[in-house]
Amino acid sequence: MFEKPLGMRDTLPEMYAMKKQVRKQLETEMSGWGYQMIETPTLEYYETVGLASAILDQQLFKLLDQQGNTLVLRPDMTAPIARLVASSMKGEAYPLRLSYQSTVYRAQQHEAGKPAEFEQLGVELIGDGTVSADGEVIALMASALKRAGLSHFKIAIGHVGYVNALLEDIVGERADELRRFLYEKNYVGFREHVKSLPISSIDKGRLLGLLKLRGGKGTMEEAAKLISNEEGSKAIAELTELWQVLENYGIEQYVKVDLNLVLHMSYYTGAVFEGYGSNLGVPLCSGGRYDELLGKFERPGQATGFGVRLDLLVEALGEMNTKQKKTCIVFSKERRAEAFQEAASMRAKGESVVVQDIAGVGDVDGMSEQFTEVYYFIGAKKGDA
Ligand SMILES: N[C@@H](Cc1c[nH]c[nH+]1)C(=O)O
Repeated sequence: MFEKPLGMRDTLPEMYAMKKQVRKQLETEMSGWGYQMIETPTLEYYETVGLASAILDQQLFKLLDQQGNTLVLRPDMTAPIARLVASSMKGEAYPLRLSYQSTVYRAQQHEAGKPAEFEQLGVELIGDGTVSADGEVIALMASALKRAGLSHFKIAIGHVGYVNALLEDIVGERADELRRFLYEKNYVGFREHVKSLPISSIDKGRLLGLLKLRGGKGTMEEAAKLISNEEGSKAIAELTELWQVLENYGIEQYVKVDLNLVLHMSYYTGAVFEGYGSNLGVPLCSGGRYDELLGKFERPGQATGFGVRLDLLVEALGEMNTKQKKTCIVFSKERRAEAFQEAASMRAKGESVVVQDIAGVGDVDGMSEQFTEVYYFIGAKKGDA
């Protein structure tokens, strides 16, 4: 009857409590690694941040301001942070380590149960082009997931430079179509498309070989067999070093290489990654290197970062024990002052206490069921309850 716009969700008390608990763990981990929280506005100009976000135009919520400018609801935090670093934080030296906890908006075309508004927590490491920086954000992401209580997860690591080098070497400008199949994880479609291409059977074999480039450290050697140009070799060297960095962090057991990985944001330029919980088919966090984005805001800088979807992480964690003791003091006006005093002293000890005038309740039994403990301050004198 009272429907919400497509993709909009309410958060009920239990979910709110779970989100709060998980958010706190993620924030604590990110600040433990020296990342500083920032906030940016919900609305940005379409012409600058909107376009830089590099997401499909139809996924943007657009509106007009009083001056006739087109605004967007931010579809992610990476482009707003690039704008911020290039303007208000212009004077601060690179590398910068920033973190955020914000709602982002992505319009949905159909009712597919996907939210159009969701909370992301993440970090951006800006002004550092080293593989150590890629390793740092991946290791931080793994630590944050662990701290939130997720014990079984995998992080798939790919490289945009490798995929581009291979596809463009073989099909040139038509690489986009193949990239789209990879982005959609439609490997059957990819295979069919490759078969239909007017290219040599050796090249078809190389393209199909890409689909097999998944696994551990050895994947990089297999990858080197398919492409030998400069861009491809550079990507493989970076991934090899990245694997070593992750070994140094001692987290290689959480990581696998997946050279089919193509993410939804088109600003990525290097190593990219996605994290999965064991019981969820969709990635609950992702990120990667974007070395060109800051240049669009006239403060060039190499950068990498990630975002965790709070709703999906909470889902992956499943049932959580967020049940708090819930106390209610029911009073009648004769003992009102006493009830208030008792509530104040319990609250001072950290308890959460509801005080309820008995005259305001129709169904006393129904109300009491909502609480773990109910005290009655009713009747003329103390001790009557
Ligand atoms: N902003 C990206 C995640 C990311 C942060 N930094 C780099 N990538 C997203 O919403 O998917």
